[in-house]
Amino acid sequence: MTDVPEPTDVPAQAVSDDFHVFDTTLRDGAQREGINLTVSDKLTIARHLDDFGVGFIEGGWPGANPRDTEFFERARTEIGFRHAQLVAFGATRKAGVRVEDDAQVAALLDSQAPVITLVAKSHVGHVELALRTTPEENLAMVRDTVAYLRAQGRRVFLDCEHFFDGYALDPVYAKQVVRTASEAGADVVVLCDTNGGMLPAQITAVVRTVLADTGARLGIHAQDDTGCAVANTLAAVDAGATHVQCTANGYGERVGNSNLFPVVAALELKYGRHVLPEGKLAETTRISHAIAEVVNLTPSTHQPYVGVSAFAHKAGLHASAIKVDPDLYQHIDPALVGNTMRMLVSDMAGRASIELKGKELGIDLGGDRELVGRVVERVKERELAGYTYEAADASFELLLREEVRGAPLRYFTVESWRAIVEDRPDGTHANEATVKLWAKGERIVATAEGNGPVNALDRALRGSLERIYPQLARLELVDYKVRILEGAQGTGSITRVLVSTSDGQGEWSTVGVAENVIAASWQALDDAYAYGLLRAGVEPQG
Ligand SMILES: CC(=O)SCCNC(=O)CCNC(=O)[C@H](O)C(C)(C)COP(=O)(O)OP(=O)(O)OC[C@H]1O[C@@H](n2cnc3c(N)ncnc32)[C@H](O)[C@@H]1OP(=O)(O)O
Ligand SMILES: CC(=O)C(=O)O
Repeated sequence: MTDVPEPTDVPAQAVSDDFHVFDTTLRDGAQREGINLTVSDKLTIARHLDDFGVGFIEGGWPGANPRDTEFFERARTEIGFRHAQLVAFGATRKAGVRVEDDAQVAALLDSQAPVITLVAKSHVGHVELALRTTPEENLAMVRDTVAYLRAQGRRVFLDCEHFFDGYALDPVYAKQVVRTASEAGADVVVLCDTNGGMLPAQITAVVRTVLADTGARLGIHAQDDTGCAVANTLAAVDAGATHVQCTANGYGERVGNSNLFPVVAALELKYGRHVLPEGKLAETTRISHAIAEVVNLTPSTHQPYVGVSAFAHKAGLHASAIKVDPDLYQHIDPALVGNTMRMLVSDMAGRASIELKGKELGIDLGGDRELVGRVVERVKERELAGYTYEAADASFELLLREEVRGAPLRYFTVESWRAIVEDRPDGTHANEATVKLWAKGERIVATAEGNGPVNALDRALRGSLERIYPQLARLELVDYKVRILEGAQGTGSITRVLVSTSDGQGEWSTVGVAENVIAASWQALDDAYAYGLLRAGVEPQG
């Protein structure tokens, strides 16, 4: 079950009607392969989106499935919307059916959503092939349904499916659909690039012409099949669209939809158009990650504005300029969208990268060029041997602190360790490890079993140290990754192991490299424990 967020303490603010940020994560976003939302997930996401300050939240298609129907029932009573209006999605009436008799249109009204988005055909080919009706009947379906819902007191937006492809084939008919909807009372007619095949210049040209020829208020719904959904959305805004349909993190049918976060950030920061309530832009990263958590997808590290790598700098030359002024290699201040700048340490680092990383870690390098140069050299040598410090922040910090101290930073000295895997006739395995080490002047020998040799080693190491360092009881190994670095050498390859460890308050990563996977794992565990003790404020022995 997912946590339900409390609204943050920004007072409720009416969102201006001049420009609409319309979110369809709960409808089009839910059409992404791999997303399967419960009603409670949908309510949680709706609260996040409302908290963020979008103007409209399309909650789903009432009547299409019991989940969406229940969502509207519960959203009405369980969410006190502070910024957004709830929108129900559905199709125009069926061909040859009176709108009053159309069960699907009735379900839209039953949802009690104040706003309804209707999907309609605007491509003659689709009218004939998919709807199996005439262009005239399709116009009547649009007219009747919009007018009927308006007469029932609902605000109506009309999504023109396949608009741009339809316009290329028959612009007169495509525009007729726009006019019909607008004249029947649709507040916004949304031009949809349903197949996502358009490029920005095409969008700008068509939106500009349709706006001039129809005078209707236009919106844009762009799928991302050319990787241009965000650019296409902004191109439509350039041409006069005042309603953008997007989804959180770009979730959506096939490869996805226009991503809400870069669209909103661009509108606020590049266009100077205030589309969010005061103070909310700085919540962009938090909201993006919170929604990824609810849909159970790892947030994309490279997503513009909100990814953890969006302001991560690896190249030494970049770092040397950033040291003078971060704006030299960043298009915005990351804090504006709630993100942070990070320095990555790797074999592409130079002195400036190390100095900035030291600063980030709160380690005073005192402008010592020789020390910093030594760290750069050590990092480059170790990376050549297979270590990776950009993915193992804690191993790098240990290395840096050791150079600053001029001595190893250790809490125990290992005499030896061994791990045994016993293959049994019944196909099962027994894993046992023994660790012999010295800590605080005491020689300790500990043996443990585990569900694998690394687990046995981890348990033996922990077992040997916990009495002396009770702080280790809080540590938990949360991730373990192995990568073979020299594939051509088969089982003789070099192995890199990355371990992530948590103490319940934070998480850190350490690295080990060896020909033997167990030896690489041991190094990563050794660093993980040393770093855990350092974090706990324990004085090193060595
Ligand atoms: C571009 C988009 O992403 S639009 C959103 C699409 N989302 C979804 O389809 C998800 C939810 N859909 C569903 O659960 C189902 O498809 C339902 C409940 C809507 C309809 O299910 P069914 O009644 O079994 O019909 P089915 O899905 O096979 O076909 C869709 C029907 O709607 C008709 N239709 C399609 N678009 C429209 C439209 N704009 N206006 C009116 N009717 C339409 C089709 O012609 C077809 O009619 P038919 O049943 O007479 O052949
Ligand atoms: C309406 C919609 O989702 C589309 O045309 O892509």
